[in-house]
Amino acid sequence: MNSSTTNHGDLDAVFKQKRVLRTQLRKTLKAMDPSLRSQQDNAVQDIVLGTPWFKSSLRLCAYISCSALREVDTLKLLSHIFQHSGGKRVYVPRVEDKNSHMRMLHISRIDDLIANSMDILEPAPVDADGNAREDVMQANDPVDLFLLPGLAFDRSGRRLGRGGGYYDTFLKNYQDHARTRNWKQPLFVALSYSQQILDEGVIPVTSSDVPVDALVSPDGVIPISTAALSSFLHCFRQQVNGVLIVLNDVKN
Ligand SMILES: Nc1nc2c(c(=O)[nH]1)N(C=O)[C@@H](CNc1ccc(C(=O)N[C@@H](CCC(=O)O)C(=O)O)cc1)CN2
Ligand SMILES: Nc1ncnc2c1ncn2[C@@H]1O[C@H](COP(=O)(O)OP(=O)(O)OP(=O)(O)O)[C@@H](O)[C@H]1O
Repeated sequence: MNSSTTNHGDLDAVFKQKRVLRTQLRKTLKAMDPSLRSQQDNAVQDIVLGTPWFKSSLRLCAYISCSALREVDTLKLLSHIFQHSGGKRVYVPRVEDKNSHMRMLHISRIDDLIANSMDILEPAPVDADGNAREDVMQANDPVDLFLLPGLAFDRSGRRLGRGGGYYDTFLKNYQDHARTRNWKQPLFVALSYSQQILDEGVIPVTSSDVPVDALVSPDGVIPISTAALSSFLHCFRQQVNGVLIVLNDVKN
């Protein structure tokens, strides 16, 4: 899916295009009407709550939305998990250093979070009792769902992040980790305002960019990979027994 960029000149050009696009998206997000934004926040989170992959997920990694960055809110989702879904384990990002190194640590309540130097809420490495929080890379069981932030996305699964490379590095490591343990690969789902879904071909990518399996916007779910579609098909099958549904344009 990613066009493979080999020489330095090409790479520099792609990073420059990404910077230009980021500036454009930041402007678009700043210009959004706050009440429309909050409607979209609620719509996206309600849709996520109803998806088969969210309902069935046992362990998930989610970002903690930052309103200054105009990210789709995740706090309603997280509160929902902590109040109603006792069974789910949640891991959230903690930036460790500037070398694109981030860990995902277990939290069990919103109060486990404190603001970092970038004003993003994140967990301290140890909990209130002084015990080290579980790092998802040390967990005995697989994460089934990642809820991802980003500045822009497209329908073929391209994702433009904030330029730190934190998520691409982490997601690639987690895929390798799951492969080594013969675990099912997790589903990568990005949360997006309508304005952040761009036409195909506009988002430049390198071979390090990890594609997403699905997008959730206020208009609904956009499944991209067969993995993202199959859980929906499973639900369909239970409802429309015997009717064959042929879906085109689904990418692996
Ligand atoms: N909520 C959230 N948490 C996250 C991320 C994220 O994108 N969102 N990250 C994902 O990597 C990591 C942190 N990386 C970050 C990278 C840049 C900025 C940031 O403030 N960017 C400013 C511009 C800074 C600049 O001048 O270059 C911006 O985008 O407006 C924040 C977090 C881990 N935690
Ligand atoms: N001109 C360049 N040449 C080589 N590497 C670069 C260049 N510009 C940025 N990088 C590196 O590429 C990485 C960022 O890549 P990318 O633009 O794909 O991040 P992103 O996908 O927006 O961020 P994230 O994955 O955290 O959401 C960073 O580690 C950065 O240091």
